[in-house]
Amino acid sequence: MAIPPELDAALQDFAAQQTLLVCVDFDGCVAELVADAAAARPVPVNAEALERLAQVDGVRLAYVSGRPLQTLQELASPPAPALLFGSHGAERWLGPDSAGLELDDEQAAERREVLSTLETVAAEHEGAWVEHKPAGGAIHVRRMDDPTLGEAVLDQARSALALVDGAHIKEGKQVLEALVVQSSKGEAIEELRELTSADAVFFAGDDVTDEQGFAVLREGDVGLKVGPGETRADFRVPEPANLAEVLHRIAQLRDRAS
Ligand SMILES: O=P(O)(O)OC[C@H]1O[C@H](O[C@H]2O[C@H](CO)[C@@H](O)[C@H](O)[C@H]2O)[C@H](O)[C@@H](O)[C@@H]1O
Repeated sequence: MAIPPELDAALQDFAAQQTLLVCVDFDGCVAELVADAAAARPVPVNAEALERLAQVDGVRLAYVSGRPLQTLQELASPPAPALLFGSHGAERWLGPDSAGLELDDEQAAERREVLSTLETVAAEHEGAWVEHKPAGGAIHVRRMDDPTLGEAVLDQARSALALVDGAHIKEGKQVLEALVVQSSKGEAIEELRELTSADAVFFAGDDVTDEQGFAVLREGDVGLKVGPGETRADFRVPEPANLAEVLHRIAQLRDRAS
């Protein structure tokens, strides 16, 4: 894929800023979507591009993902200097002193109710399964044979979760999540922007919850939607492997400037 001229111009302006924050989503963006969620891994060209970018002066790298933090660390193998937000912003690793997520008693009870609600729905449908997360849970239907029935299962889960106090719903691709901590990728990106004193932010994502990340981008930032679907991002690439080309271009522009 040749980088379109409009995107390249935006990348040139972006790379000319002093301190850059490059944020990426994991599933469907750095990694291809797969039926077995535990088997997701970065597309090799993306892993290579992220490692390169992590070494560039003045560039801070961050994952902003819906995955639990520990799962993100295991599956994504982020470059060592990367900052990490997991669970859609509810969990963070911003250095060795980062506090882990702690639920209060009320949230812990709400999480148990979220999980039992989702398990009850999943148990009725072959192929549906529940991912347990530190801040809640997600019901997955990608392994179901009939995608239409899968969407109906997500509707059923949505209705059931509406009765659970404290459940914050996150929509996704063949998944529905409920977290008992209020958080968003937009809030995570804003926290990262401040922490890193970034002059400009790049964010790439593919999913519904990534739109909250695109929503906080400002003039001079670059938002990149990976794959099809409506988006607020100004730019798009067709598939995860194309992200590497954009990341390499940022690294190349910085190399030239130094
Ligand atoms: O914010 P992300 O890093 O993109 O995480 C969003 C959710 O991704 C995972 O589910 C999605 O990817 C799975 C593996 O490819 C796929 O099987 C599933 O259908 C997708 O919805 C993950 O399991 C969730 O926990 C994340 O919140």
